[in-house]
Formats: sequence, C-alpha cells, structure tokens
Amino acid sequence: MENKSSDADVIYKLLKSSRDAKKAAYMPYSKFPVGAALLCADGTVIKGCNVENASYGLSICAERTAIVKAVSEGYRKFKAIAISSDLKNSHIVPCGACRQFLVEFGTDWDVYMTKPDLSYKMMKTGELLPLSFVPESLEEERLSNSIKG
Ligand SMILES: O=c1ccn([C@H]2C[C@H](O)[C@@H](CO)O2)c(=O)[nH]1
Ligand SMILES: [Zn+2]
Repeated sequence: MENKSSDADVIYKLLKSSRDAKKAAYMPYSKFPVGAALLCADGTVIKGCNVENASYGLSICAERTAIVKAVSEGYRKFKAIAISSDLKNSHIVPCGACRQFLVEFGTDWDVYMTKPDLSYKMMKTGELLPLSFVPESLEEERLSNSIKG
C-alpha cells in the first residue's frame, strides 16, 4: 500500500497548521491573531504567529516569524506558505514587509491566503510583489558598477 500523501492532502494539512499556529499568537495590542505555516522543500512544516511588543513598531508578523524560524533551522527552500486569521469575510493577505521577506526566497512559490473555513486564494510570491527587489538585484548592481569601473 502506497503511503505517500497527495499534494492536495499536504496543502490541506498546511492550511490546518496555519489555523492551529494562530492559537499561539501574542497580540495584546491589536487583538488580531494571525498564524502561518511554511512548507519546506523536504516536506517539513514550520509554524509562526504574530508576536507584538509594547513598542508597537517592533511587532513581527506570523509570516516573518515562520520564515525566521525556518531559516535559523537551516531551511531555505520553500514550496508554500499558508496564512490564517479570524476574518470571516476576507482572505488574510500578507503585509508589504512580509511580501518582501517572501520574495527573498524566490518569486515562484505559493501563498495560500485563507479564511477560517479554510477556503483560500492562492497567489505566487512574485505576483504579490511585482517588480520586487531580490537577491539578484544586488548582483546586477555590482556587475554594472564593475563595468563602470
Ligand atoms: O498578514 C498579516 C497581517 C497582520 N499581521 C499581524 C501584525 C499585527 O500583529 C496584527 C495587526 O496588524 O496582525 C500578521 O501577522 N500577518
Ligand atoms: Zn507582515
């Protein structure tokens, strides 16, 4: 008997993990819990939640928490991220800072923006941040500087 989960099973589990991750949200100021679940290339799932601070501007979103946790554990290749909030009538979308954090690791992986019933909208990281400034952008800059002498 084959014991391999289908892609649809993996994504369904990822959506549920992001909803589960929301339970740990530390959001005493906004009272707006967000959870994220990041699917790494090897199938590992890493969760994240928003973590706020009395110095409001230091608050970190669920998506960036998940990315920072993953990278600090040695993961850099990602297939998808799912995001969950309590908003019933709209899909939660990543903020601008998180979109920039996501494209750092590629412009062609999947962002699942959910509602609490796990219905979702999916867009590619690069679609969420067109004309993005990415690691290659720095290389081109260095190259043109070296040509200029
Ligand atoms: O996609 C989002 C949008 C918002 N937040 C957090 C930031 C802040 O803690 C709270 C309200 O903006 O929700 C996230 O974690 N992810
Ligand atoms: Zn964000």
